[in-house]
Amino acid sequence: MNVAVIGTGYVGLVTGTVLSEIGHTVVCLDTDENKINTLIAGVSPIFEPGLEELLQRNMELGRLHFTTKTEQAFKDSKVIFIAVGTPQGEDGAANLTYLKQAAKDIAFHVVQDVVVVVKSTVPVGANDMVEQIIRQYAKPGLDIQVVSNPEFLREGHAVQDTLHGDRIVIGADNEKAGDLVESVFNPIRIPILRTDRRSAEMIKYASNAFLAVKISYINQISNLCEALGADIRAVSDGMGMDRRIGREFLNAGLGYGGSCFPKDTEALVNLGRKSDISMSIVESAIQANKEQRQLFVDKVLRHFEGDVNGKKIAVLGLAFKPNTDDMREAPSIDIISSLVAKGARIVVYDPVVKHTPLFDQFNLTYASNIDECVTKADATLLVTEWEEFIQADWSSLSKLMKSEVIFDGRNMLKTHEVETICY
Ligand SMILES: NC(=O)c1ccc[n+]([C@@H]2O[C@H](COP(=O)([O-])OP(=O)(O)OC[C@H]3O[C@@H](n4cnc5c(N)ncnc54)[C@H](O)[C@@H]3O)[C@@H](O)[C@H]2O)c1
Ligand SMILES: O=c1ccn([C@@H]2O[C@H](COP(=O)(O)OP(=O)(O)O[C@H]3O[C@H](CO)[C@@H](O)[C@H](O)[C@H]3O)[C@@H](O)[C@H]2O)c(=O)[nH]1
Repeated sequence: MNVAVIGTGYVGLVTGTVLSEIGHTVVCLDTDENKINTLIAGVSPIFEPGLEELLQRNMELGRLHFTTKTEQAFKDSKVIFIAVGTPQGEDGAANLTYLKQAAKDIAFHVVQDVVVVVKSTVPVGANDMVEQIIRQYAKPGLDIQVVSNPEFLREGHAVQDTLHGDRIVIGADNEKAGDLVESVFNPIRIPILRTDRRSAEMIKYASNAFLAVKISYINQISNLCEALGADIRAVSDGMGMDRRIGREFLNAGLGYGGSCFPKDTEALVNLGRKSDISMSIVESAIQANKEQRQLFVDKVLRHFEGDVNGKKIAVLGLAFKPNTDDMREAPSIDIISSLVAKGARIVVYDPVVKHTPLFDQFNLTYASNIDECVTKADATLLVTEWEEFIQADWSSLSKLMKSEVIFDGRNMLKTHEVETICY
């Protein structure tokens, strides 16, 4: 089937590439010329394991195309996916500027019947809005249906999740349109839930907020464990053995970051506020998540009796989680900015993030490997749990440090193997 995808970010690019892999002819559209030129050269603008190989293969097979030209993207398409950003806006509500523009682009340029699939994470009722915009501006007589198909992929596992995720949710108020979208995913063997549009939109926010609550809950339990001398890893394992709870998302640490949980929890709270429905559990999770980063900084400051001025602090990991280059809402940003404000000298190493405006903003020194980063450090902070850090030989590394002091922000190091002060 001929498919178009609007937006070549983490979601649009992975969706378009995987749809071409399962046999569809896909045109991906983006307004960002640099991104499109990079893609036309067969290079993925994002770090996502397995993506570039699939991209190049399907481009060579002539099934995957990239363009900035709207007419070209929509020509002959039977289905158009919208995967533009919905960043946090005022009062925490999702900013729908890009979504509205995508709806107008479709309305102004489509000349055939088409099903529009909203993959972006949007508040309940946004699919109705997309439909209204399209009805208002599209050529009369065209049959254009709008279907909600929220995305559940995780960065760093995006290709795997798209091919082997837990569920595909198709929210359609028009059955035929829902059937067509279901047929697009046909070769992928993932359970499909068919529902109405508003429920599909809510499933996405409710899922992300639930996971965020789970993380904040285990982080508060972790703080209590630390105060009372219990081991959070054993506690998470013990809780996780109960199948009703499950072990996933019980890793205590610096809390959640990234392009989704922070903004989606805020958007859900905003929806509650507008509907006069209390979302106090999610609000508490947001608050606890903010506090978690500060508690970590406080711990570092306490160690130095409040004075980090001139101290060399080695920061291992910048990305908000391993296997991604995404810096959006990364805990590293808050931690670094708090310590720099107190006069600390920060040296950072991340296996993938090599350029970020943070370097200039905070005058950071970038080390090219772990050894260089921790050498002569007054303290070392593990901020992102890259495998490279977990597998490192910490007893050798600690010999390079000025002070053998490690703050394990992810509870990932085997403390008994590290003969240092390990917080
Ligand atoms: N990143 C994730 O892991 C993830 C997972 C599930 C859902 N989501 C949701 O999917 C949506 C997209 O997220 P993302 O991380 O891929 O965003 P992103 O910011 O990485 O990419 C969005 C892309 O859309 C392009 N764009 C914006 N308006 C356009 C237009 N009118 N025409 C063509 N291109 C346009 C931008 O240039 C950009 O390249 C968001 O709603 C997000 O909440 C993201
Ligand atoms: O036990 C855990 C698990 C995760 N995290 C943190 O939670 C955040 C989110 O992690 P993860 O869910 O793996 O990454 P994302 O790529 O942000 O994916 C989430 O957000 C996406 C965007 O909506 C959804 O599609 C996914 O289903 C959802 O998992 C990261 O900062 C992690 O460090 C923890 O602190 N402890």
